[in-house]
Amino acid sequence: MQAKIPATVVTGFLGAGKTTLIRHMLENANGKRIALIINEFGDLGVDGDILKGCGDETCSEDDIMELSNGCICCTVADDFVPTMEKLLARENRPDHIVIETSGLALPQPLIRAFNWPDISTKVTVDGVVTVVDGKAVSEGRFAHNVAAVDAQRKLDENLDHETPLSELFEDQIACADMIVVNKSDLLAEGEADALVATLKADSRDGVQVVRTSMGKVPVDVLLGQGIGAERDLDARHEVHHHHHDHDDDDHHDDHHHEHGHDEFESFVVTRAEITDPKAFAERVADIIRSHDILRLKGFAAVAGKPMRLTLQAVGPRVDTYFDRPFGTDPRETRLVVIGEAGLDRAAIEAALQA
Ligand SMILES: Nc1nc2c(ncn2[C@@H]2O[C@H](COP(=O)(O)OP(=O)(O)OP(=O)(O)O)[C@@H](O)[C@H]2O)c(=O)[nH]1
Repeated sequence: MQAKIPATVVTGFLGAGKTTLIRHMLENANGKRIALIINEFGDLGVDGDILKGCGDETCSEDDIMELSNGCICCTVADDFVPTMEKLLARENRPDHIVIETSGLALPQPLIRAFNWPDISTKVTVDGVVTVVDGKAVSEGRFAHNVAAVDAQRKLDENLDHETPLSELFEDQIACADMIVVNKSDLLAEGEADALVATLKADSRDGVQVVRTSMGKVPVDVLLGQGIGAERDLDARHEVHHHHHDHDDDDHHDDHHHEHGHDEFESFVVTRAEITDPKAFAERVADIIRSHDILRLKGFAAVAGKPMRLTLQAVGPRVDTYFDRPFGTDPRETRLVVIGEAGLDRAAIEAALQA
């Protein structure tokens, strides 16, 4: 059986910057074949046209499909499932599927749709990315143009027109595996920090909150979260508050970013053999938490083992497995660390090498 194709759901209100983020992703896909499904919601096909104009070979027009009806929970069988089936029947299967949806309907029904019999064996929800308009949210408006969002909502009779945007926003946050605070260029540094802290406190444990402008989140950060959200729906029903301990809070105050947090960096840390894979993975998880590392991947040499131990971490979830013998490669531990600009490289190196 072929491996399941990962699908990332991108949600967020009109104008938050979803299209900008997706376009940046397509233009920097590093050869990954990404198929797009766009839930237009009476949006006159604008997003589709913008993305089709991308012209890059990684985003050919054929890879873009549109869902014509707004409310996915009402149209799973006659719109969503056939669209997915068409995509999956292709000879040239995509490496990844990205679904852009307006933040007006609950994201949960869309994710539930991935449990549909013929879909669940072929596709899995890699993660839910919620794009927020940092400026609008920090001003309590939630969308740049509230009237436009309301007008969009009125176009779809399946949507309830009464729920305040603040509640729809809470649902988007409760469902997110990653929250992208976009338009950070319009926020003062203190405002951005405060918003990120609030969103972290309001989201589930382990949810990554990144800030950017013009959706410039690297593909390696955005895709490949490996969550399997369709099997984890119960966790997404309501907001569970959790409290950061003081160390965490101090840590946030310690951030000094010159670039308004809209840049990312990565570096490689090497070290000698490790002795205990389990203890090492736990330490890596601690380091990830205390330094807000977004991704960490690579392999380790384990004393007495001929095979390489592969490590892959998305946030504090660390996966390890032995993949292949070192062969003629040097027996060293080599880890790529990815995070927002301003990582404390020296401290991370020292901690990983300890
Ligand atoms: N200042 C600023 N403007 C941004 C940023 N990201 C996007 N924009 C602008 O915000 C507007 C909306 O961006 P889109 O990417 O179309 O937003 P969307 O969420 O896809 O909205 P719809 O596709 O219309 O639902 C566009 O004019 C973008 O150029 C940002 O980081 N900073």
